[in-house]
Amino acid sequence: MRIDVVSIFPEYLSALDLSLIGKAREQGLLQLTVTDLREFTADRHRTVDDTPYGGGAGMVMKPEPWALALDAARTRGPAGAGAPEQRPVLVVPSPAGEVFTQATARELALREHLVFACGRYEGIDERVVEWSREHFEVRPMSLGDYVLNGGEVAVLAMVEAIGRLVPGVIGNPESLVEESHSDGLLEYPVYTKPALWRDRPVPEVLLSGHHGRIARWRRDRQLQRTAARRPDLVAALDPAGLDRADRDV
Ligand SMILES: Nc1cc(-c2ccc3ccn(Cc4ccc(CN5CCCC5)cc4)c3c2)n[nH]1
Repeated sequence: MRIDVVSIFPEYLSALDLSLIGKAREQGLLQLTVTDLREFTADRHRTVDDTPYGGGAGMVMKPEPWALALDAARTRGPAGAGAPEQRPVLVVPSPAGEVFTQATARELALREHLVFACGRYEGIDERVVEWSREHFEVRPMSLGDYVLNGGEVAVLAMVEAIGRLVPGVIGNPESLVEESHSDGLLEYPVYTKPALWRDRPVPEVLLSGHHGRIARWRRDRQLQRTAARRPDLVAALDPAGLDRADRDV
């Protein structure tokens, strides 16, 4: 998978050089580039913003540098010789986007080429989104219902959530199976040594070695946690995915 990120703060994305994503890049599982939008300006001051038409506070990002930067990212794409060129996905972080979920991460982890446009100021001139539809599948994307100062933090989160689903990136794919949201529920609590810590024991069942009971206990904890913290997820559950014992929790 190829990932291209465009930002006026490329150093913000240096966290992607570290840990699992960094190793995946070294192993060639992910080709990730970060480009400074200012490389695509033509004036002496490398101007990327201007005042908003219609008035209002703040500044808006000019369209031309973005069009040049996105075209460069697109044509840098993974089109190998004769490879069927899927249209790249252009993810545009925005408070007004669809909400990014684990399902979105799973969907985007299957794509060949992702381009992320990190806006700043009050956002990017809307005509860039419209212009981009000719060559990209454009996806305005929100991390959640709160306002950040720009797209970089959202891109760090999305690249991590997507990257870890790319085969080979996570050493043990087993750990992807039972994690939160993989089955529509929150995850169960985890424990490790010591068995007694500051007068607090580990739940007895986890020391029993009885795998059936342990699985049941974990599933019960998932259902209780989800009901307590995320009633919205319970409402969205597919009843067919619940067994009789689930209904007794
Ligand atoms: N999930 C999530 C994503 C973001 C996010 C993503 C990209 C950018 C680029 C700039 N900003 C700051 C920012 C500040 C104020 C407004 C609201 N203004 C009101 C009138 C016009 C706009 C919008 C945008 C971002 C924020 N925030 N939260």
